[in-house]
Amino acid sequence: MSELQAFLEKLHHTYAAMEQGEVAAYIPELSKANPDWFGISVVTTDGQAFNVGDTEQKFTIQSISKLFSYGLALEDHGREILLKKVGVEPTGDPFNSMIRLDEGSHRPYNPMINAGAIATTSLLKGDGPTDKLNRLLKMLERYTGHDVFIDMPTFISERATGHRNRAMAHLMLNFGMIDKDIDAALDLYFQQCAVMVTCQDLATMAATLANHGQNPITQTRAVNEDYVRDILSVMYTCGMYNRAGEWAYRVGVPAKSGVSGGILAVIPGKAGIATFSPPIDDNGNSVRGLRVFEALSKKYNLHMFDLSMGRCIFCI
Ligand SMILES: NC(=O)CC[C@H](N)C(=O)O
Repeated sequence: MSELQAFLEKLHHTYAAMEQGEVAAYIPELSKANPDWFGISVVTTDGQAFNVGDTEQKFTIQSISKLFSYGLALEDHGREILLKKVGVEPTGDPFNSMIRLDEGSHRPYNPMINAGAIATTSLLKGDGPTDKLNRLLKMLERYTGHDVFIDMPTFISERATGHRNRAMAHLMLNFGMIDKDIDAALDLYFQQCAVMVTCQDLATMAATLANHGQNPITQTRAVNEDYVRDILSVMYTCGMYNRAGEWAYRVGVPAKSGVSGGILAVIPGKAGIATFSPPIDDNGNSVRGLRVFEALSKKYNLHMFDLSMGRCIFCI
């Protein structure tokens, strides 16, 4: 067994016993998740895969979808035009915060908070709602390397109860920050959040970004290479919401979390890493996931500003 596989198994064994955190319940369908589900996956840019635990369990991608739709919006509009519509400033606020929308600014702060993600999704090109959804799904399939599907119960559950997101869309419409067809934008946003993935998929998707936008297993290009650094920059500063600063300090790699319990991180040029465990903390980040990433970063010197690369298993 490789040293990495053995270390992943040790981490899995250690943190499986943790009992902190709660499974998200504000989207009713998410509350059905088993709090014991726990997986860790690593995919390297040369196509090796390491898995331990529930890495084939399907779950809805939720907020992790935001970074991929941001990539598609960059391809659709280019960096400078998109920047005029959605900023890249971290807020330090919760993912579902409305506070800064009420300042009457002309764009949401960043594409990783819900407001910015809804605005980003509303900008995706396509000939009507079906074409937009198909473009979004095809884009995600280039990252996963296989067909992806929407979990209808989760989509319907969030569409029926997502009043806060709906309120945000109305507030943004009021300030002229998004176009008037907000129901279509919200539907597409709820659909992208309800796409089913596994922990292995998330690691492959992260490895695709680590590999300059090309899937290291299928060799398919998922996103224009020019935009990978934009995606990674906003992940680094905004991907973990009001934990983004502490994450950058302790773990030191671009990452994104979702309320269903997934976290993915990109080690540029080297690997994608993902964890899946549904209990989350008050910031909406998976409790076991945070611990696993801290331990991995420490053991393999993954922090971007750690110059003592000696022990890094991903550095040949
Ligand atoms: N942080 C998340 O994963 C939130 C996504 C969820 N669909 C929402 O909009 O509330």
